[in-house]
Amino acid sequence: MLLSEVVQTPMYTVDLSVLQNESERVIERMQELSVIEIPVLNEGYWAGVFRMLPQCSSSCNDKGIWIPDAPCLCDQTEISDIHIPVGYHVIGVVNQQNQFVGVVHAADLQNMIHQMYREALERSRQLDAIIDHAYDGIFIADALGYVTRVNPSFCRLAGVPEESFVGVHLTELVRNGTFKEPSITWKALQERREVIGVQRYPTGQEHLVSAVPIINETGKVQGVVSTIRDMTELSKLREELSMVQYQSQRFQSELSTLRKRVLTDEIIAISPQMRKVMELAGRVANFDSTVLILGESGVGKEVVASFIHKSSARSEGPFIKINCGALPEELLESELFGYESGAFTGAKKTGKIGLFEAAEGGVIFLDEIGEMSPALQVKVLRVLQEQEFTRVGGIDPIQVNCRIIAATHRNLQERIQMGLFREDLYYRLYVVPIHIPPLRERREDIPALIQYFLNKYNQKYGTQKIIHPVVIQILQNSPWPGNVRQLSNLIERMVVTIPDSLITQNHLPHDFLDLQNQSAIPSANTLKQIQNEMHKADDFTNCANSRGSLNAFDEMERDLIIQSLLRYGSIRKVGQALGVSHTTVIKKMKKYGIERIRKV
Ligand SMILES: Nc1ncnc2c1ncn2[C@@H]1O[C@H](COP(=O)(O)OP(=O)(O)OP(=O)(O)O)[C@@H](O)[C@H]1O
Repeated sequence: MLLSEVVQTPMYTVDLSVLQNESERVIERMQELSVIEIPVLNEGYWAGVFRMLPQCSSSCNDKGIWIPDAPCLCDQTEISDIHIPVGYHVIGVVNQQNQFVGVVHAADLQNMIHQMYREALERSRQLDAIIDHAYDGIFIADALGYVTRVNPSFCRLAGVPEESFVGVHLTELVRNGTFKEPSITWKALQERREVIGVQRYPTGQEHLVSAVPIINETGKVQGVVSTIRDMTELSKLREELSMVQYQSQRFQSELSTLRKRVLTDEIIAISPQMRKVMELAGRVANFDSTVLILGESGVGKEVVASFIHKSSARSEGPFIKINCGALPEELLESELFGYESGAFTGAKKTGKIGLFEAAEGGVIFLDEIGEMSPALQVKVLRVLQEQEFTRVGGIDPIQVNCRIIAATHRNLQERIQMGLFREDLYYRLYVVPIHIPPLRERREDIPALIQYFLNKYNQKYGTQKIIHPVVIQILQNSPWPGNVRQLSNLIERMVVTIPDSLITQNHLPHDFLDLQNQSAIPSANTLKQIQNEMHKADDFTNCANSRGSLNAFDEMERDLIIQSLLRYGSIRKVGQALGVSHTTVIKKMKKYGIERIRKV
């Protein structure tokens, strides 16, 4: 604070000539005002102080003393810089042109300085507390480059005690090896500007330093205050942040993939069980691990396998599906691994690449792996372990980069017990198992599946069928041994066979209702047998790439032939029962691949 801010107009001033000629009158006036010192001016300039003597009385002749060299201060003086002159009550104040502007009383000045001192002390205590408790390191150097203060955080970060810094010159800290060059604080001092940089230590530690020079109002650098933060912690935080960002991006993309798939109605997953399956499938999609999908026939194993492929980094690569249970061993081997020219009679001259090679960069889906022969299992195991195989009739190993997803409706552990499945292959496949529960255990999915298939087949056949809620209720309570595939087939069949727009309870096919009541089926074993046969037929036709052309009528016809064959045992009897010639039965069996099944 400047003196000009506290200067007062005196109650009384006297001109030097008046004092010299009329001192009696001056004394009287001073007595009236009860002041013992007054400023004496000479034509407006400070001339000194006239002081009334203590023993002064009306009888006394020598009543006062003029002190020409009494103290006088410039009004631009900082109050905190003033040394109060002893023995004076009144101190004159002049401006920079030396003209008198007023007075300050010594006692007021003293109080003011005390007050300022107390405030400064309090501020200094607060500042000490801030500096000492700051999380960041603080390092202060004076204008000459000597360290004046460091806080405990700085000593902790540097691993060096306070004594090693305070009083030491910044250049010395570099010379004695405490800092590695350059000293950021020294740079800020020399360049008179804020410098942010990394201060390195011989220990390998690195601190991020922000050094700010303190420049006063006259433009003079008074020192440098540097704040220090440990880079190792920063790097850790940065790593954590990028990890969190990465995870959040991954979750976002997983979520959007899942949403896309589920919301585009390609996969219905309403039940908690099916949602769990899809979540797991989405998660494993990002890793190249082997996946084994387990579940009854028709639950959606292929759907999930294809979802994993589409959601993975291999989505641009091929998705090759092969049903291992639908082909005889030799055929399956040459399909999977390919063959060299002349490998066997009937082989192409040029040889043929196998599905493993065709799946390069993508995914191979080995459906019904439980049906694969032990000899082929060895070859698949080699692919899993060494990512290589040899073609049939070949000797050179071929490297392959494809992800394997396998599926089965079998209990593989039981098959291991029976000696039909290799335990080592089982454990190689069982890296990430995904169990898809049968439809009867996740009935919440049924209404949505019905709607999905209804839309799908309405679109396919250009119809606008709707289903009565009672039918939905009946279907929701059905056992669905054939799972989602059976439901899909039933909806397709009803869409194409029922002439009315509204599908009611009365439209439900008899065989479906029979299956419901289990009355049409002589025993549970026979039912299973029929289903197995139907399933095999599916596999065969699928393999022969004809499944796509099967419509609901075809399915019905095929089922009828299979059931009749099981019931009557011979083609002739089937022909008689169905009222067609036995050659028609043979033709139909050929069409649906039933002939092959009987041979298997
Ligand atoms: N959650 C689902 N949402 C929509 N359609 C589904 C769903 N699950 C299965 N499907 C449909 O049901 C049919 C059978 O599914 P999929 O072929 O994937 O079963 P699977 O378990 O692989 O059968 P299999 O063991 O006989 O090979 C397919 O038409 C498929 O599109």
